[in-house]
Amino acid sequence: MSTKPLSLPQPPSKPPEFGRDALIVCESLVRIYQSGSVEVQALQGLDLVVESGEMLAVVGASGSGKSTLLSILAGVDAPTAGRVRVDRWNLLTMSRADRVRYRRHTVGFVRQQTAANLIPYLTARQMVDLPMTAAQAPARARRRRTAELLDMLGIGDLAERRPAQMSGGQQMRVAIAVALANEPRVLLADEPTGELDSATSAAVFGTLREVNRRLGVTVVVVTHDPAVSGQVERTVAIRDGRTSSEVLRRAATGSDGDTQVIAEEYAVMDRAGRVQVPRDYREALALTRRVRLVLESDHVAIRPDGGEAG
Ligand SMILES: Nc1ncnc2c1ncn2[C@@H]1O[C@H](COP(=O)(O)OP(=O)(O)OP(=O)(O)O)[C@@H](O)[C@H]1O
Repeated sequence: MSTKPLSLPQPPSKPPEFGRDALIVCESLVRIYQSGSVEVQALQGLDLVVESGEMLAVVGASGSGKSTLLSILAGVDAPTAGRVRVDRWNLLTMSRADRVRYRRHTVGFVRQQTAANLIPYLTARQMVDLPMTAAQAPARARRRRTAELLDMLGIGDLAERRPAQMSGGQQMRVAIAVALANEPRVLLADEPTGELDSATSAAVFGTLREVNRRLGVTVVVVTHDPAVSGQVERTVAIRDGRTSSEVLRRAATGSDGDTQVIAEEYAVMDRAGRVQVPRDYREALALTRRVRLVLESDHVAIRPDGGEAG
C-alpha cells in the first residue's frame, strides 16, 4: 500500500440517506423465483436511484432481470428482500389497498407485449377512459383528458377504433395514453418498441421523450435497442441482477460551433463498495483473483498482485 502522506477530503460525519431526494430508490433489491426445486435469483442486490423528471433507459442481456425490476416498480410483483421506494410509497410494506392506489395514481405501466396492454373490444377512447373511471374522475374531466392525450400522442383521429383496426405503433401509442390517463408521476415501459420496425420504433420512442419533456413524467424504459438507449441522457446496464454500468450523455459545443453528444461510461459501485472491473481491463493487466488497491488523494488505483505499489 502507498505510504505517502495524503490529505484526503474529510467524509461527512453522517452520510446522507441513500437516494433521499430521488423519486425512485432501489437498495440491495433481491427477487428470487422458486419454480419447483429450482431457485432463480432474478435480482441479486440491485441499487438504482432515479431523479424526478429523468428519462432513463435500462439495458441488459436477456434474463438479466430488467422485466423483474420493472414489474416490482409497477407494483405487480414484490421483491424478496431489499428496499424500494417510489415517491412516498415503500413497496415492500404497503398494504393491499395502498398497492391499488399506487398502481392507479403513481405509476403507469406499458407491458412488453403490445396486445397485453389493450382490450380487443374497446375503442381507443374507451380504453383511455377506463382507468379514470376506476379512479372515479368526473365525466367531463375524463373526456377532456382523453382527447388531450390522444392528440398529444398523435392518434386523435383514431379515438373510435379498436385495436385490430390499428397498426402496432398506433396500438403502442394507445397503451401509452392509457398508462398516462391518471397523471402518474412515473411511466414504466417494458420493451415498448420490441415488436415494431425501426422507423415506427423511433417514432414511438420520440413520443416517450415528448411525454417526459412536456408532461414532466419520469420515464423508465427497458430496451434491447441501442438506437433507442443512445437517445436518452442516462442508460443503466443490468448484468446478473445488478446494475453494472451507466452511460451518461450530454451535449457539448466544440470549437467549430458544432454541437455533439458526448457519452461517458461509468462503472457502478454498489452500497457495499463493490465495483465490476470490465473484462477487457482485467485481461489487459492480467488482473486475477487478488489485486492491490491504492488510495490516492483523488482516485483509487487497482494494481495486479505483485505490481509496484504507490
Ligand atoms: N415468474 C418467474 N418464475 C421463475 N423464473 C422467472 C420468472 N420471471 C422471471 N424469471 C427468471 O428470472 C430471470 C430474470 O428474468 P427477467 O424477465 O427479469 O429478465 P429480462 O432481463 O427482462 O429478460 P428479457 O430481456 O428476455 O425480457 C430469468 O432467469 C428468468 O428466467
